[in-house]
Amino acid sequence: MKVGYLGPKATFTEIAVRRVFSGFEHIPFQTIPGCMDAVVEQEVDFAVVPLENALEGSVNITLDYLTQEVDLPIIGEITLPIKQHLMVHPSNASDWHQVSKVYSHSHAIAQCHKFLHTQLKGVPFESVSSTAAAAKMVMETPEANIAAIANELAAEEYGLSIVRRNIHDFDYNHTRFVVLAKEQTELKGLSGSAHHKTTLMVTLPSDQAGALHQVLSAFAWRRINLSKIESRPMKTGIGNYFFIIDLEMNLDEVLIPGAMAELEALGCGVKLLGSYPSVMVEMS
Ligand SMILES: O=C(O)C(=O)C[C@]1(C(=O)O)C=C[C@@H](O)C=C1
Repeated sequence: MKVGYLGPKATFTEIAVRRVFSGFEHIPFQTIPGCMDAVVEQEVDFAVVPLENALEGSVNITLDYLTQEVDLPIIGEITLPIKQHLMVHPSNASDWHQVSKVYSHSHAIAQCHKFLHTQLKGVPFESVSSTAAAAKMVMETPEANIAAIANELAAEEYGLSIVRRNIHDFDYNHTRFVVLAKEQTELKGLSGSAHHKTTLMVTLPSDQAGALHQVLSAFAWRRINLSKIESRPMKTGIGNYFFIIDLEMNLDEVLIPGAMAELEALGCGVKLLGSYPSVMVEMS
């Protein structure tokens, strides 16, 4: 079985994959949409993509592609602690204060803003497709004194020297990754999990006063706990939004179907994006 992830080797996404998919073939893709398309085209059986970071919020490309471009159920969730380090080519290790540019994934740069602002003030930064892509670039360009923000595995994989550890601005830095498949499948690596979630996509009827309030009441009076509600533009006009709602429970036969039917009766569009086990894993 094959699992696709945002590559190259040694991204945080690959670490999440390693924790859950032992015995699978791990295949790197350059982009998040590329990973999802590979599941649609049955090039891989599963894809693991980042969805939300505790400091930076949602990974919009994942949410948008998942809700608007592909029809793949979420079959699992993996939460990983994120530790960001500053790394340079070993030949530049003693001059790291003079780096001319810092490269990383946009989320990683955002997680380290305070560090960059205070320790490398004025040094430009540039986002690339992943933290590991930045590390690889630094390894391939020894003549330039540039740095990457990436994880420990990337430093090992690409032979870089870590010059500052744990440069993320807040200690509690975790990212949620989702596992996608062509159809609902039970994953062995997650089957022991006691924690389950269900994710819905809800569109509101247009111009109806109190519609969001009514949507929330359908969950509230059933005592269904929500862990996240997020609005994203429908890309059809200013002010047109849909909602992604995470419920802290497994899809049952009564409560969630009842809430979904109530929302439909209110004129909402409702789509089940997945009902899945959720696990928290460690960095190593
Ligand atoms: O670039 C990586 O290493 C990734 O796996 C992507 C990603 C993200 O999209 O947020 C994952 C975890 C970290 O929050 C930083 C980057």
